[in-house]
Amino acid sequence: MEKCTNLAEMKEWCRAIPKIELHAHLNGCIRDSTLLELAKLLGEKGVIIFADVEHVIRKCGRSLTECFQLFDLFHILATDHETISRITKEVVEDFAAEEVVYLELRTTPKNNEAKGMTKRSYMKAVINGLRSVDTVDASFINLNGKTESFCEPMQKSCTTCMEKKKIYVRLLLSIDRRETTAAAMETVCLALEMREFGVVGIDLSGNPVVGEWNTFLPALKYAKEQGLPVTLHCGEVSNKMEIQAMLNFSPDRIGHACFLDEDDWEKARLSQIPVEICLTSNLRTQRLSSIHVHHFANLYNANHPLVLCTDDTGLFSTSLSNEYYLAAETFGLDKKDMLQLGANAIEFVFADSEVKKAIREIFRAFERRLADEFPSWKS
Ligand SMILES: CNc1ncnc2c1ncn2[C@@H]1O[C@H](COP(=O)(O)O)[C@@H](O)[C@H]1O
Ligand SMILES: [Zn+2]
Repeated sequence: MEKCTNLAEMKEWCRAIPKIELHAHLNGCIRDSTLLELAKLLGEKGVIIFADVEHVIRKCGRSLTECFQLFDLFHILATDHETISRITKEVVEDFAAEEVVYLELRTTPKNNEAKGMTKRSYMKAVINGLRSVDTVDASFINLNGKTESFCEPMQKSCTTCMEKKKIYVRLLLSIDRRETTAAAMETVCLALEMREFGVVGIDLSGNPVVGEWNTFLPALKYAKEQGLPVTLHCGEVSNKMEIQAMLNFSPDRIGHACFLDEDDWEKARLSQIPVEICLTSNLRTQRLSSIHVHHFANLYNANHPLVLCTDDTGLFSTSLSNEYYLAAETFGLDKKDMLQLGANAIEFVFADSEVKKAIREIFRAFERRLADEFPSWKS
């Protein structure tokens, strides 16, 4: 692979090309400024001590354990429905701002009696957040197999809409590894019920050293039986038995896959299971000796299906453009490679074929523009 000589140009390229985000956790993507504002408010109410929290939010380079401590704090800061709607809106707008044209946003529906919150009302707040997006044109509802947006792209007559960035948003409901079998089943049933609101799949996430695979298996099997795609955080830590059980389950995608042995990779290769790669997240939490030893290179060279993702833009102070740039710079990929890498991900999205077709067209239109402006691009 040839190294790109002009890094600044590559950085700009990674920002400008259309991108697909398939692994982003809502509460991990909250803006720091929003977290600090929420913390200040709770500090004034005496619920938390702001100075302590400020230090935690501003800290860089966290271990995996510290990340999960921080998630507990995020969940204290973002507990009411209004805040959930607000952060959903902001996260969608942030992704759209950096040319993400399709976002599969995942979140864990939560019960919180004190706030009068149920998993269903939590998800309603997320949907309200999507509805309130106004600085970009977000298309998220899936009605009778047809994609609807509030300002359909999409509509050539609407000039305001034509000027706004377009982003397709679909949702994955996450099962937290701390949950019981019944709670996991409740999430799957809710996901099935909410398919018409753009819920397209199930994710298993949470602290990888907590919980047992067998606890979640009944709910995950049920999702599969009902035709709801499943992605699993797999091998984020070393756990041979669980990794094998997860691969035997044949999920539709896996996230991270940092601790797979050769025989596990053989299985993943045979089933061509797409891998969601989160470089910065792995670098920060796995204490890799260097990014150069990341399994991205082996997978990429073997042509294994993969997609670059952020995991938690807020927690890790990253963006999808940044992840693309990191991959390009570290592994010596060129502009065409990066555009192709992004376009490959269309095949791994959980949305229906209509949406895939629309995203394919966005990539084609981008390439057409390039070919017009730079005739040498095609060669
Ligand atoms: C760092 N790597 C990771 N590994 C595993 N799970 C992770 C994660 N990053 C995030 N989450 C999961 O996503 C939740 C936050 O978003 P939501 O409240 O669902 O929107 C975390 O509590 C955790 O369960
Ligand atoms: Zn994750």
